[in-house]
Amino acid sequence: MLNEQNLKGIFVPVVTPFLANEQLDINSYRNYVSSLFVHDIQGLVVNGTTGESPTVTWEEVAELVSVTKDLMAEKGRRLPIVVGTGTNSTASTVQRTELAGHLGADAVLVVVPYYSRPSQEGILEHFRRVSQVGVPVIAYEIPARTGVRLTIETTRRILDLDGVIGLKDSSGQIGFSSELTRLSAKPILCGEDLYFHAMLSQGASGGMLASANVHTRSLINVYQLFNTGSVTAAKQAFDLLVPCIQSLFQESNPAPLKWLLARQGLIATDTLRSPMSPISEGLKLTLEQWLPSLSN
Ligand SMILES: O=C(O)C1=N[C@H](C(=O)O)C[C@H](O)C1
Repeated sequence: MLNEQNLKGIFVPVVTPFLANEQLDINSYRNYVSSLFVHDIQGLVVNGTTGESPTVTWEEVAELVSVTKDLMAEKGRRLPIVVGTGTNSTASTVQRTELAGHLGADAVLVVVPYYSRPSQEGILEHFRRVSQVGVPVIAYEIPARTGVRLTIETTRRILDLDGVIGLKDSSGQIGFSSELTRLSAKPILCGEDLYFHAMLSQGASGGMLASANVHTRSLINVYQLFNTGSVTAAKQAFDLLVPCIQSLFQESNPAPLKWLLARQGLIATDTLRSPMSPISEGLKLTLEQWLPSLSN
């Protein structure tokens, strides 16, 4: 199980590979996830934003978690598995969290309820109920996707809940992380790739980064340099990655990432489930130039 102490380092939110007909591609998933096992990562996130959670059914999530666990057993590599269970309904999030617990999830990633634009009290109540399930909860703030923004006070109260072990902060507001690391002892993970070094400097304990799929070794290196006090070297190492990370988010994640993974042969196709669509020809040309520098 994950807890407040071991929620640190680099977590990889994995993509959900699809065949050209948009069916789940388990062969690709096995091949690609196994390739991550060689790295000193802290865990995998199944059914995160990068895993296209809006279009993956719960039955498919269960299959992906079960395949991940089988692979780990086969390869003798045990990594914590975080499962995305957040929806915009409290009842269904609670139910998915219970099911994730039965599947053996080490924690769940619960996004701030999107679309309905609930009040801060409503959001707090959502997390209060999910936190009572008994599976460690990582709250996930990503206002650009949810349409609602957590206040510092609400976030502090969410972090105060027993059962909530930390926050993944994709707010893109450095001041937000900085204030939270001052107000709460619970870990804050960076979920805004371009601010990884900046957020470490503000007290973040690691990152859950889509770019860690292709810059795995390099981002672990940045984290380790920072952690051992080589802050400037960490910044220099991170700065080298910035142009590629910018390209990865030039069009909606995970479309550029899937294209790169397919181009590397790690997944069979770059297919996304509609309404997500393939990247532009122009971005393909840009991404092509980063291929030699990838460290996965
Ligand atoms: O899948 C995730 O978790 C992440 N989602 C963010 C997004 O797509 O906006 C980015 C972050 O790197 C990880």
